[in-house]
Amino acid sequence: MITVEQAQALCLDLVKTTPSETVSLANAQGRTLAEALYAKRDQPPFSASAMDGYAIRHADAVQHAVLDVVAESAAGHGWDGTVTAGQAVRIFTGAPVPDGADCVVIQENVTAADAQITLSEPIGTNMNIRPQGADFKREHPLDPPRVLSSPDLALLAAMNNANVTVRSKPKVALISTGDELLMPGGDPAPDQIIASNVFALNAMLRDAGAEPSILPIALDTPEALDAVLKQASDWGADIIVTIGGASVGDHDLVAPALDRFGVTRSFHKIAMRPGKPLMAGAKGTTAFLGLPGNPVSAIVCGHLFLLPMVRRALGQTDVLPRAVTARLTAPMPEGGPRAHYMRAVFEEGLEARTVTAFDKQDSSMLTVLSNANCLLLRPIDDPAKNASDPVTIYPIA
Ligand SMILES: Nc1nc2c(c(=O)[nH]1)N[C@H]1C(S)=C(S)[C@@H](COP(=O)(O)OP(=O)(O)OC[C@H]3O[C@@H](n4cnc5c(N)ncnc54)[C@H](O)[C@@H]3O)O[C@H]1N2
Ligand code: MOO
Repeated sequence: MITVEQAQALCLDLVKTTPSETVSLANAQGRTLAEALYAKRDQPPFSASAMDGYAIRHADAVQHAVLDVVAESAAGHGWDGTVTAGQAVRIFTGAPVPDGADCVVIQENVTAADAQITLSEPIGTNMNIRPQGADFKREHPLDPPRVLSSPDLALLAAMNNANVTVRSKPKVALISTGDELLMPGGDPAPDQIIASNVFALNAMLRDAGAEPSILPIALDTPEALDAVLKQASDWGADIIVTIGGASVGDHDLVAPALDRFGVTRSFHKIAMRPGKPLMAGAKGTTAFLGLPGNPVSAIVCGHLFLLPMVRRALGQTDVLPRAVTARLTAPMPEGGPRAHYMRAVFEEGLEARTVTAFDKQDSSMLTVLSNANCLLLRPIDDPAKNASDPVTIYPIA
């Protein structure tokens, strides 16, 4: 069986970068930049006052000096004269600092009367001026493949860009398979199971910037599987994900269905728990990922393989789950022949980040996964560990 790392590399190879599209800034949050954008002007575009007060010449900034107030500069209403010796201009935060002035005294530090001010307090060293271009200069770039954060959107707006060119959202079809399944809210027979996995995967995909679609459940017949695979393909899916039917049982029909559909298999089965029966392949530009049916297996494989595929489709470079180190709170026995991604809770302590694995690690148990905030990796044949030994964890939201 291949390793998780080998399988991740093979999965990424199956994915094509999506085309770009232009969206307005108001709709660009979390999208991945496809083309660089540049500042169309300096910010601030002029030397601006950082405070409400009086713009003066620094040479006049002497305590007890008396200066004539000759004009006013407000935000959006600058004054185009020049401040000369002995003069002051009433100025407000964000307003252009007039020529000749190189210092703003804050109004709390002056006494104003009869169009004159007296500098009543000692003059500090702060000029209270934001120089032109102090934040960014014209042509300042924002480069792809950046995932646009909310501050990025404000920055792009300040750079005077109304639209951005981003990667179109990869379309991901989610297909649950199995005669036992029905959708939540239905009226299950005693031997039925509610299809749950797609709801986690759907949410994870949306957060990652994909456009998921939950397709109808496919019954355990070749015809039903063929029909829903065709439906996914007709929808234009970039990635088709099946859930369940991946193992070796008589009703595990996904691998033959993918073969019939013309999918070239990249791998089937990996040295991992949970997730051993994972499979992947491609047909033309469409990638296929066959997830195991056990809910925890499907969701863990979603984090380790499906989300990286989505990020790759979006043109991102840093696509694998973020690994960090934590210290065990309790000893652990030696690991086994498959890499084990244990459900665990990490805490950020003052001294160190610590992690505690749950006792129950059954891949059917959603309550455990729901209480976990990370996966704790035990690599293949990992030696036994003591409390406080460092381990690799993958935070999951
Ligand atoms: N003889 C062997 N049996 C099994 C092996 C093996 O190597 N040899 N592997 C085991 C492992 S590991 C896993 S994981 C499971 C997964 O197999 P499948 O992908 O074929 O999954 P199913 O049999 O279809 O379902 C397993 C389990 O999960 C439930 N399920 C399926 N889909 C959903 C869904 N969308 N939402 C919620 N629950 C779902 C299903 O009802 C089953 O209970 O195989 C082991 N067996
Ligand atoms: O590998 Mo399976 O995913 O443990 O239950």
